[in-house]
Formats: sequence, structure tokens, C-alpha cells
Amino acid sequence: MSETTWLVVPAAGQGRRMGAEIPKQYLTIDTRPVLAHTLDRLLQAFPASRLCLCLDIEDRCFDPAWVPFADWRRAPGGAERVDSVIHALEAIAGEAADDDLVLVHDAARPCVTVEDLRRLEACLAEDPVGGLLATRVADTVKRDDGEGRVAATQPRDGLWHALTPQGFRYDLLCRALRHARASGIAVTDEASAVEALGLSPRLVVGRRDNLKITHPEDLGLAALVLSAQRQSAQQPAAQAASPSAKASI
Ligand SMILES: Nc1ccn([C@@H]2O[C@H](COP(=O)(O)OP(=O)(O)OP(=O)(O)O)[C@@H](O)[C@H]2O)c(=O)n1
Ligand SMILES: C[C@](O)(CO)[C@H](O)COP(=O)(O)O
Repeated sequence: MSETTWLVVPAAGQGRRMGAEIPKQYLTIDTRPVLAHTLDRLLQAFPASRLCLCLDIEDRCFDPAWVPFADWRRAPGGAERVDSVIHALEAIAGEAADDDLVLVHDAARPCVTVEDLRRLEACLAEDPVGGLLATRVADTVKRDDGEGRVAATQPRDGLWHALTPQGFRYDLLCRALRHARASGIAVTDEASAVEALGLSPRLVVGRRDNLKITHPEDLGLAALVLSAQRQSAQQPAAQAASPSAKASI
């Protein structure tokens, strides 16, 4: 099994639901752009990994000074997230081995913890399919009737929220995403492309605060989460008294 872990970070979205003047990955939290926070977490977890960053070819905000990795390259963004990820896989084609692990992580998820990142990588090290961080759905789930009223309450047993990173071997991920695109299957994450090949990615329980900044209120939530995570990392003595808290971020 290969020892190389690749990181693919799609950061070529426009942030339409955020509705800001610049793409959400460039909005700042504590004076640093979301993208820089995300890359810092990835570096802490995987200092020796190789990075491919997907950026819009018309991007006017990106600053390479935010990339803390020694070994990194960029790939052009595509129309959809899946297209950006395919471009990244094409960009590393000459360098990646078929069995290299590729972890795809949204630029818009800066709150992923180092502990979750490392645990995911460890869980996937020997997994024949690959998998993703995920959390169980905790709320009652409704389906609407299209007119703002409830049509049905959905059973939530067995339902999960898909988070990122999602990790698969290079060869399998290329096959899965190309198959999805060629078959016209709309995929919003890597796992669903792998599922379309008839495989079952592994669900690795992640933290609920690994939120994706999507809507305006998410930016403030992410700032609070990052601050709380920093505080809990600085208070190892208090952590010991609280079995559910974790000292490392
Ligand atoms: N064509 C795209 C679309 C999305 N992304 C990236 O994929 C991640 C998750 O996508 P999402 O939250 O949907 O981001 P946006 O597409 O920017 O948001 P929106 O759908 O609201 O426009 C983000 O880091 C985003 O930058 C990408 O690289 N290329
Ligand atoms: C990949 C993802 O983060 C999993 O939750 C998510 O699907 C990406 O966001 P999008 O809104 O579906 O593009």
C-alpha cells in the first residue's frame, strides 16, 4: 500500500448562497481568509502531504502566501465541484500512484480538527473502498410539499450528513468521477460517485462542528467554533475533567 497522501482542496466555487462580494473562501475570520484557516488545519494534520488546490481561472483574490505546504500545485476550477476535483486529479496524474490515498476537503470547511483528519486517514489506510467523515442526522427530518407545508416526516434512522474530507485511492476516485460524469449522474460528493460503481464507502464518525460555510450566518458560527476549539486546546487540565472534550484540534 502506498504511503503518499494527497490533499485535493476544491476552492473554485462562487459562494452564491453566501451572497458576498467575493467567494466565501476569501472572507476573513480573525483577519485570515477561510481558505488559509483550512489549509493550516490540513498542514497540522499532514505536514508531509502533497496538495492540489482547485482555483477559478478568473480568481482575483487568491494569494499563494496563504499556502503553507512545501509541495503544492494548482488546478483550474470547473463548472461544478465535481469538475474541479476531476481537474485536480488530472493535474496530479503524472505524479500520483494508483494506490495513493487522495483526501478531498472543501476549502469552505475550516473547522475540521486535526484529530478527525488523522483518524480518518488511519481508518482508510487499509480500507478497500475508502470513506468519509460523517455525522448522524440529529433533527427530525421533514419533506415539503413544494408550497411551504409539510408533506411527510422522514424516518431518520440510518441517515447521515456527509462531511469532508472524503478519501479514496487515486485510481478508484478517477474511475468513479469519470463514470459519474460520463453517465450523467449528478454527484455532490466523491462518495456518491463511488457508490454509483456499486461500492459502499465507509462512514467515519466526525465532529458536528466541521461545518461547511454556506449561508451568511455560517461565517459567524465558524468563527465561534474556531475560537472554542483554540480555547479547549489551550486548557488541557480542564479537558481532563471533561471526558467528551478533546485537547487536540
Ligand atoms: N465549481 C466549484 C464549486 C465548488 N467548489 C468548492 O467546493 C466546496 C464546496 O462547495 P459549495 O459549498 O457548494 O461552494 P460554492 O459552490 O462556492 O457555493 P454555492 O453553491 O453557494 O455557490 C467549496 O470549497 C467550493 O469552493 C469548487 O471548487 N468548484
Ligand atoms: C462535499 C460536501 O461538502 C458534502 O457535504 C457537499 O456536498 C458540497 O457542497 P454542495 O453544496 O453539495 O456543493
